[in-house]
Amino acid sequence: MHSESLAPPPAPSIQRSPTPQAALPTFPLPALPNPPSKATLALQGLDKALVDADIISPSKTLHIPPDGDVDRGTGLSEKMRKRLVDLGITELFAVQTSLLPFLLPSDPMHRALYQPYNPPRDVCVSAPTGSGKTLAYVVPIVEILSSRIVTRLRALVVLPTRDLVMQVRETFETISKGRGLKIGTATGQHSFPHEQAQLVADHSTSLQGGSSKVDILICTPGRLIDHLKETPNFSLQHLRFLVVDEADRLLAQSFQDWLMQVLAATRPPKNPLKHILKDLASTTLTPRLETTSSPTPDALAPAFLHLLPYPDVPSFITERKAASCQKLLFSATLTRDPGKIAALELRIPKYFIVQGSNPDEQGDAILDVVTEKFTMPDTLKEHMVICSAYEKPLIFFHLVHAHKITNALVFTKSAESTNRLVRLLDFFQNARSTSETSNSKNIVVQAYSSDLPTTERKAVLDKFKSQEIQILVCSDLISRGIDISHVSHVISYDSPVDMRKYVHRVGRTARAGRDGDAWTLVEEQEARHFKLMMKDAHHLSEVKRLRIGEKELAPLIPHYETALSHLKDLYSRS
Ligand SMILES: Nc1ncnc2c1ncn2[C@@H]1O[C@H](COP(=O)(O)OP(=O)(O)OP(=O)(O)O)[C@@H](O)[C@H]1O
Repeated sequence: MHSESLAPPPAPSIQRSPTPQAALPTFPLPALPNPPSKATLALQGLDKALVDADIISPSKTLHIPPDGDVDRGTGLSEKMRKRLVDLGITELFAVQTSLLPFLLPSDPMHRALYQPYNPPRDVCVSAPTGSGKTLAYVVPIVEILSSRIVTRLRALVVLPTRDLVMQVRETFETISKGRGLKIGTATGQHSFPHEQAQLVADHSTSLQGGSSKVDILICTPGRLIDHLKETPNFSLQHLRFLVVDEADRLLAQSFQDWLMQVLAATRPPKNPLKHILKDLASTTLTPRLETTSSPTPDALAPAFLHLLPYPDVPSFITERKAASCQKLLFSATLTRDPGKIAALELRIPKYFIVQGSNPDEQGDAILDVVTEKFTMPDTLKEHMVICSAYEKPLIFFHLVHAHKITNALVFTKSAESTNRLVRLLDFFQNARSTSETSNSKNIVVQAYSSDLPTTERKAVLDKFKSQEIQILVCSDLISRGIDISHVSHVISYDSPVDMRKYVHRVGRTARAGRDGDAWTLVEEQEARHFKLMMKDAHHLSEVKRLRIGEKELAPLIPHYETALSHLKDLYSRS
């Protein structure tokens, strides 16, 4: 045997790596990072004032201890507590529980009329309709101003309409009874000289500190500016409070200009010499330096003292003095966009927001704040009825009669639409009552529109308040602020064009904890817009759809057809 053949076969050559094989290190699988919480996202880039907002649960209340009992945090004087209890107000509503202690701190220094070295913080309040925002400013103003010795214009309340001015005046008069405060209004309802005589005591002498017959002035912006420009000695330098109620309405573009002028009048002028020379040159006023050799010592507000024609008196206090005016903004739909209220030049603003979210979920609450999710009264029930344009009046008559509605506000899109609906309802009721089969009573319906003269408008509103008129049909003229406690239903005959209008309209019912129903009639072609508007406001699920069958409407059709033909005749004649 060949020796070579006995040799073992060569081992197959194995390609070995130079180093022994080691286990590969394992890395964690890629994973998405945890998303930031809703709260963290909501807080990003948010204005600090909103982050620090006081979010108040709508159900929070605080008992007002009667006269003689220990006060547990309302900050109210015994006199005020007695007055409120006499008026049947025994507990503070949510917005009042937070705002009153803030505006009425126990430290008397912070209640002072003038705080030139440490002026008070400004305040923005957003709370649902009918939640008691008016008393939340009326009560502290009355409390603080009651300490005054001389009458000066110390509180200015600006509102968008005359009707609201009258309403707020009544509230001030009721609350301040017996406290010696003088209250005035300026709305243009009376002649300008008459108003001037009501507001300013001394017209002939030029007074640097102004002269006022009132402590509190409630007004509309237009007339306020007229007085600022043309009423001698009308001064805002002593203002302790500037209230802008329905603030988002008053900050709308068309109103902006009034604000600049009012703010300028509350601030001391930067260049006193220019100011004095301007006054001396003024032809409307007698030059003050000739007639008053030295102004009355308390005539000027502390922040304006540098206007005195005295040489600088050396003083240890070199700190700058500021006006003591505290701005208070209120609305059920207050904008949460600080850019929009920047024009007000707020001083370290404090926000108070009455918000319906779960108080444990702070993130959600802040989100609701940022996304302007407005809170509705708990006691409000909301419905929409989607219908054709032909059916709309018919459905309206059905709702009114089937539900025997006797205290309703009905909103239309214009004065013209208001008048037409009232006529049609009148014709419909006449047609129905002349028919032998019907025995239901007619309802008293009245139009309330800008076409009516002011005195007549007031009379109509008074009759509605006393329930002589049962259904008041109006445009958005009275959709804001008006407080009529017995309104059980709000019907939007023409659906509102934006969410803010919707909130204010439906808020005329379900006020101060009472029940209320809101029905919105939506024409088929508007349904998409209306639903989208509700969805964007996270409110669609709250507005239930109400369906009314043909069977229910059928008996009304003959009277409706008669009413339509009468209306056609009327319009063709005119
Ligand atoms: N603490 C209270 N106790 C009982 N009633 C109150 C209290 N506070 C306010 N009210 C009443 O509640 C009603 C609604 O108040 P108010 O008109 O101030 O609402 P609002 O918040 O200003 O609403 P809107 O945003 O519609 O103007 C008023 O009739 C008022 O007298």
